[in-house]
Amino acid sequence: MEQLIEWINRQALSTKLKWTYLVTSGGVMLLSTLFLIGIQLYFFTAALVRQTQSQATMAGENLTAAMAFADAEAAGDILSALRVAPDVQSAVAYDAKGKAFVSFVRDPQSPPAAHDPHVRETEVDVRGVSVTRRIQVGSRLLGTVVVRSSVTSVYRQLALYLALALPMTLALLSLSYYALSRLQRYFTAPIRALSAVSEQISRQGDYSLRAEVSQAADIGLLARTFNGMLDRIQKRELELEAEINERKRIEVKLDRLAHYDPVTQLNNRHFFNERLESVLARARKFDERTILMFIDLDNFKTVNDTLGHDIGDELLRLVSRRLSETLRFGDVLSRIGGDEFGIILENVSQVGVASLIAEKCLLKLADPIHIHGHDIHIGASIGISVYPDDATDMHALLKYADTAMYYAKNGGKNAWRMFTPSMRDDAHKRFKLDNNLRRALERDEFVLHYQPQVDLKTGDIVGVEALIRWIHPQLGMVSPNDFIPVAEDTGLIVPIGEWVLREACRDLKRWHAEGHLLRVAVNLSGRQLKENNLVAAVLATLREADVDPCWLELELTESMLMDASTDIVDRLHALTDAGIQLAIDDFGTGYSSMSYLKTFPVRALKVDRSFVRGLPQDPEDAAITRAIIAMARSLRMEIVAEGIETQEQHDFLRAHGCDKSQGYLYGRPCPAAQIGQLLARSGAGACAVDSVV
Ligand SMILES: Nc1nc2c(ncn2[C@@H]2O[C@H](COP(=O)(O)O[C@H]3[C@@H](O)[C@H](n4cnc5c(=O)[nH]c(N)nc54)O[C@@H]3COP(=O)(O)O)[C@@H](O)[C@H]2O)c(=O)[nH]1
Repeated sequence: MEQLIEWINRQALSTKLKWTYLVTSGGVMLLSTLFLIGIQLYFFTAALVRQTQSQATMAGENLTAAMAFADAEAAGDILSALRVAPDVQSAVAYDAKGKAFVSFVRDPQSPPAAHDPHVRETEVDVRGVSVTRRIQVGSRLLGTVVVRSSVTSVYRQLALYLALALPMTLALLSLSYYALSRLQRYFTAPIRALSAVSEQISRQGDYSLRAEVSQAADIGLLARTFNGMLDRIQKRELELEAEINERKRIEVKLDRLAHYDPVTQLNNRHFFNERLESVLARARKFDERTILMFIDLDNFKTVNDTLGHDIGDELLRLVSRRLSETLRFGDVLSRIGGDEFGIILENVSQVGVASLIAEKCLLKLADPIHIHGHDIHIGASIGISVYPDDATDMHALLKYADTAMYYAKNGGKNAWRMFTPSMRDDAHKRFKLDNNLRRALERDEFVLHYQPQVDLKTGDIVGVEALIRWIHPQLGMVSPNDFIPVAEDTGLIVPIGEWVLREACRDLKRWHAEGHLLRVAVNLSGRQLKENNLVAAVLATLREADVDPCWLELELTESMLMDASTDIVDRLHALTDAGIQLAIDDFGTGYSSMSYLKTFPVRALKVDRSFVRGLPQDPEDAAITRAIIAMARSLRMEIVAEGIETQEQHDFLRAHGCDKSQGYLYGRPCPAAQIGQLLARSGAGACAVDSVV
């Protein structure tokens, strides 16, 4: 049953309708046929009963005489006359005692049933009709006659009727089925058209299609509603499409913003890192070598500060163009920071390729870049790390390339460096130092040493250079060469520098108070020079210590001046205007161009000890030293020589007109107390060289 219901549910509506019609009309026809058969059966049987009754009545009346005279022959003839009635099967005459007197039997094979005096006069069963009649004269009963007719003729007539009615019914059913199919196809055509449109829409996704609106009220309404629904879907579809397009446009824009640098049109750091990750995954799979390069432009900030951001941006664009010209198709170049670029060289056979590309990049950037009438010289510091030689982890490779770049920059800029494990150790050391440095100031671990500066004409100590020392509780004395660069990188040099100046001014004040009028030289770092409040802070410290600015000399390096912005130039002028002297430290090691000497209010040059070391024998050192002294003279600058360790060096410098000297020959850097003793021994404002050495 369930299967039947399932099968019905699966059928199309038209099939269901057809079957419903067939079953109902077939059922109705069957019922009406059965009804008619029933009626026929009733009437035929009634006719048979009436006929048998009249035959029995007639036989009973005719038998009266024969029975009265017990004439069996005459009685037999009377009953045999019933043979002409085809339905009569048998007729039996019984005497008054119920004993068969005579009988007529059409078929000897089926004899009549025994006489039952209790049966009713007329008895009907499925096989026939039995009618019993009394034979009497007056009130005297002579016997009974029982006539039995067969219903076969009734059945035959019914069969004939059925034989005619059934084919007729089937023919009618088939005809109506055919007509119904045609009509149903005609009636359901709009529904089929509707479903064809919806099928086409679902197949093609074309919501502009519409169903034809039929004249029929119900189907027409359905088609109109369907079309109305399509109107709304199409409208929504168009809105959705517009929405999706807008979203896609925004996504593309966001993706561009997330992966591209708008200034140079190169990929940005985000893209670079993603790309590096996939390149390294490939390199790992195919056992390939990958080279990672970090490029940091030298002096870009100066260009940006002095010439403006528009020129800075244009410079970045031209630099990126030059860098991409050095690369092959497939190499990755990205701008990963303000003035930082990253390069990924994939599937490199030899590490040597890295240096080759680095050289090419430096060479490309060596030519000045012309922007709006300016010739800009921009160099770069390049750090290189190699997968898998240096590291297999992406973050380590990035860090190592950065470390190598830092070494290239610190090593004098415009250079490339490959990462080496010692750099990692250094970096680790720097990290440790950085952590400890932060606490060193609070824990009072710094001390200030002073190195005497001697007047070469008189031999008197006329000044001291303040040199910081860090007494680390575990590491002992840490050289400023180790911690000053870390302090500069982290910015800690600013509070450390303020501490140095405060200490130096305090000691100077004491020496002055003791009658030793000397000048103190304090080293200034590049980071301090960039501080906006540098001038105010220095003057405040001098005021607090009650020291006249003319007793303070601030030592700067050439590189600091080369990078100087107009703000820095103004700051330096403000310092000298206040009376402070400026000296160029390590003079001669930095830059070939001396033009900056005209721009800055510098009063003294300190000849670097690398030139002093070879004096007086080395002719080149001697020539350079003489040239520096001569130049300083002509510029009316004071000249101080550093690193004097021998009497010969002292004599050479004195003979060639150097003003002041500083070096181990006169004294190593020592605590303020020892300088105090040294000054006290001299007895006056200065002490003679002889007493120092
Ligand atoms: N910004 C700051 N920099 C500072 C400060 N204190 C020191 N420094 C800088 O650290 C560098 C190393 O200094 P240091 O180890 O103190 O070395 C100084 C002298 O000891 C050394 N010197 C002096 N005479 C000689 C000599 O005859 N031979 C020789 N081999 N070395 C000698 O030179 C260093 C002083 O150099 P300079 O400053 O260039 O005059 C050094 O660069 C310091 O500048 C600070 O407080 N702030």
